[in-house]
Amino acid sequence: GTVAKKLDHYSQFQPSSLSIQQYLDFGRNGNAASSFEFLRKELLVRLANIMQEISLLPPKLLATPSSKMVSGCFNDQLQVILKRHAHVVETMAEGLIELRESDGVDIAAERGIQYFLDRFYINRISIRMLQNQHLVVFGNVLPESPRHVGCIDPACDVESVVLDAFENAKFLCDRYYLTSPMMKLEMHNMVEKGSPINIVAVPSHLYHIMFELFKNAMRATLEFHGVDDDPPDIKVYVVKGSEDLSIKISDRGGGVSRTVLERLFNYMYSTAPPPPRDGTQAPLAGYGYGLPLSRLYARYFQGDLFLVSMEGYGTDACIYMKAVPVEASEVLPIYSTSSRRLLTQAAQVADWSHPIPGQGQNSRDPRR
Ligand SMILES: N#Cc1c[nH]c2ncccc12
Repeated sequence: GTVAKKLDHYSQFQPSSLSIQQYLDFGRNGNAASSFEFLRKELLVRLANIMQEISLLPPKLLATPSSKMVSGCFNDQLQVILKRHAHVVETMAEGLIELRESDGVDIAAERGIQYFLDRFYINRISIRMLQNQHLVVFGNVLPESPRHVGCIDPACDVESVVLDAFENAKFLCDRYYLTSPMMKLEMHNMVEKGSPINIVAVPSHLYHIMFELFKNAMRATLEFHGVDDDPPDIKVYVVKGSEDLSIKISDRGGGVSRTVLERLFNYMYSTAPPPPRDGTQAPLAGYGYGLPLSRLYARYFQGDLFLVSMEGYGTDACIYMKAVPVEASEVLPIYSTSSRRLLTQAAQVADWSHPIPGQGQNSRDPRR
């Protein structure tokens, strides 16, 4: 139908990646008409690029009721461009739970789903960024502060965002555990020595990341250390370099093994049923997508998020962001032959040895 034709047409264009500096300049000097002119085409291009990939998902996932709802939403979204879909993340999570409970997925399908969802959600972050910028700069949505240009703070004070996220995570932690670890914060501005650390950033994105990491660090610390005597501090280092703004959150929460760590970022493993709203659910418990989505917020403007864990001791969570705004350009999925190939590839033949099930890692099997 017409939607299929629109999809084919708009998915032939590559999404235009804007730097945070371009968002800033346009927010200061642009006008509503040219913004909407750009928006109406770019939203369709970004939607069409990711929608084409939906059809390449494993048929079992596409057959789940929730996934049908999401692709149905997208058809509406193509026709009513600025219509919001506030529940796409949860609805997609439902689809994965339905799939996991129905037939389960093989490794190739799971890799394809992980690849697709990282692209799907960063695409959604970018569409909401475009929509919010237009609505705040040219519409009637108020900015968080008079200094902000849309949802961008040209001089985001990193320490205040870190403190804000810590205080809110501490509030939840105190309410559930009746105690919480202290934070030891060090700020190192290696570019403007001795000055506060400011960068051009979207404060709500940085806050989302820090809040998630603090909740996990506090929960690990109290679950491992107990709540009776003082829990070990959470140490936070913020360093502004000439290229990167780096933040490290170090806890003594007992850490996790590499296999567990990998699952924390896996949508299939980390999709938990929505928590009961009866207050019994530990408020710090990850509701599933906290870490994978936080990593996408970090990656969206060319940053990243890593967890380095030492099982039995503790975990370092490291966030990197671009300190130079012209280098902080959007990372956007492009529908292409390579994305199609990766989504449709069958299980690969092993090109590395793997342990024989039920055998010790080092025992040599005489039959081989
Ligand atoms: N994010 C995060 C974490 C920060 N500390 C952690 N300890 C165990 C598992 C996850 C984490």
